[in-house]
Amino acid sequence: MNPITKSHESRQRERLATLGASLFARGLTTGTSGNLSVRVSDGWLMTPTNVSLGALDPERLSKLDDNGRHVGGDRPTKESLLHLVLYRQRGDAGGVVHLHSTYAAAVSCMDGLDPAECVPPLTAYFAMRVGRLPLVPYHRPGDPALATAIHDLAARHHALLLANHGPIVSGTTLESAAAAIEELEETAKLFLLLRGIPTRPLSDQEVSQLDRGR
Ligand SMILES: O=C(O)[C@@H](O)C(=O)COP(=O)(O)O
Ligand SMILES: [Zn+2]
Repeated sequence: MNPITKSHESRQRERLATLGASLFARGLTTGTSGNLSVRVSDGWLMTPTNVSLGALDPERLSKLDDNGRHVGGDRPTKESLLHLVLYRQRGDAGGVVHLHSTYAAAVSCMDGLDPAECVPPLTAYFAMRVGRLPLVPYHRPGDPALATAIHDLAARHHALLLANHGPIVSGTTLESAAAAIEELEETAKLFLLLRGIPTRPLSDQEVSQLDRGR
């Protein structure tokens, strides 16, 4: 590996570990739940399975090559296929974040959600950062069928809510994926706070006038 590639990969390793520590410190992930990945020049770095995102060792992150084969570091997250589908379906994706953040996970367990838009566009920032949020039918974590289930949706949405599980979001960078999943969590909290209170989400026209930066 040439030194430029190596220093880029080293920076990506640091960014992944720093983000994990920040998410953990703020209670957005607990125990060993959640997983992160970032694109590097010759593949991806992913969090290993069964580790706390609060204590990631940059040197032990899992490395997958361009074909999705595990080529270095500890055994990758059981959701590696899910991450790979997001990267393959979204050509501009540079990072993916999956969490069991409390409010989004709570919404993912609710009955009677609209599967095409399970959290309405309550605020402009949600509409800009997250967009329309579909609900993916329940599959056990790590089940390859989950990757199949998101395949078509991922081409149209960078943020998905996995039923009875939690959100997964891709972004052009790791940091933009994190910003979007944090906004999703805050809006899931609003959605639950507003239950039973007459609420006016943004109209389609209001949403269409917004900038959709990722
Ligand atoms: O919910 C699960 O089991 C996974 O989706 C998860 O969040 C943690 O699994 P690993 O990344 O394999 O530790
Ligand atoms: Zn999970």
